[in-house]
Amino acid sequence: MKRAVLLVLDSFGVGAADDAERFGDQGSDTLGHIAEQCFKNLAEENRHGPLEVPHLNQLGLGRLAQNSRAKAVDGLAEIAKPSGAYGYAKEISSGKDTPSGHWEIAGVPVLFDWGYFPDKENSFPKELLDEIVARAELPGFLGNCHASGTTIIEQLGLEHMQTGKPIFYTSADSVFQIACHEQTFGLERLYDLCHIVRELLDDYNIGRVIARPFVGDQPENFSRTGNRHDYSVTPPSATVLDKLVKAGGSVISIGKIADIYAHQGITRAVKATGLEQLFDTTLQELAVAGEDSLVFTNFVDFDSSYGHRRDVSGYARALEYFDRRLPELLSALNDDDLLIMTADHGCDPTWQGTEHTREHIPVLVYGKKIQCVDLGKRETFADIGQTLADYFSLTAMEYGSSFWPDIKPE
Ligand SMILES: O=P(O)(O)O[C@H]1O[C@H](CO)[C@@H](O)[C@H]1O
Ligand SMILES: [Mn+2]
Ligand SMILES: [Mn+2]
Repeated sequence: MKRAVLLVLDSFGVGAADDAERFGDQGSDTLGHIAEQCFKNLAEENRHGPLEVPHLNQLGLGRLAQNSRAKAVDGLAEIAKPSGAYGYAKEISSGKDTPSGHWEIAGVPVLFDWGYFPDKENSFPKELLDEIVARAELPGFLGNCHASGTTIIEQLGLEHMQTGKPIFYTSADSVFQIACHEQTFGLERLYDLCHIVRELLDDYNIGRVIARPFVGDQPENFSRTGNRHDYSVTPPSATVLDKLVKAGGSVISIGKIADIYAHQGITRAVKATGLEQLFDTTLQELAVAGEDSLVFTNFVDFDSSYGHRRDVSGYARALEYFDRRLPELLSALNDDDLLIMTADHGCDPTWQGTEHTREHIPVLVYGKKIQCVDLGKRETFADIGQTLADYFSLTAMEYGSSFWPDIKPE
């Protein structure tokens, strides 16, 4: 029986990519810088000392990161014989955003340029805003700028509650984000508004509209909820998910995955919020997953709660939590199951600004019978999709080269 588990630790980069300079990200290194801060006792909020990720390290995390960044990672013990196959991959998609990263992982890189709203202030075109206000019958809007999502609700949340005007903001990504209060504005109304904006944005080639609901009654206690929703355009061609489903297999999405692929190639979408629930749900779904199924989870918190928030201790705690739970997953795998852990881009919490960073991603593979080889540098994230296509005996993807021949049991 063939089953695979694909876990995306959202934003868990392992060192600047060759083309990082194009993004202003030369020298960025999500894992490396977190480990460095921990090692220097500079990431001490609710945790202490060197980064503790022994299980990931045993599979080959330290090895692959050392290969990616040409330097050992502080505090990670040297492992003579890793228990997994390990490599790192570079991105060929034009952007460093979540859909590009995920689609490329699934074999479909984004080789065209997304539309963006580059202006930091007055970011959205007036005709677009007028159309949204008219179509959604709004009293107006707030924001209309580049912003960090937590900062902007602190600044404009009260005014939003008083006036009923939604908060519109964007970032260096191809996104139109809408923050509204779950009670005073209403969650369903926010989703309806996002649908309207999604339709209007297709002409602008914008990747995602994102609903950012929040709760609380004053800036000090405003907090975003798990009811976030991403409205993505569909991938430009069939991903390995589509192929697997078409061939009679199943793809079980956990967390944000279904939204990221615009619900294409998904058999069932299971909602889960927070690292603990995402992990629990992954285990539950694995326990009942049948033949030819892919259990596919996105752990968004690394990115949204810690990377973008530039919270090094928080990111380290999240990695340590994930690592503590990893043995449960390893022991839940059947003899022939394949586990792949990876990321979709970087988001170095020590980096300037609040945006993603152009980095290599880890490719960490485990299976009870696989060969624990060094997979080296992979020329595209699509090697993962191609490997899954190969593993499930699907027709080959257009991009990527399969590493299944290198790791398959002898
Ligand atoms: O600051 P927040 O709202 O978390 O926004 C971040 O989340 C968006 C989607 O991943 C990114 O474009 C980035 O701007
Ligand atoms: Mn992401
Ligand atoms: Mn992000």
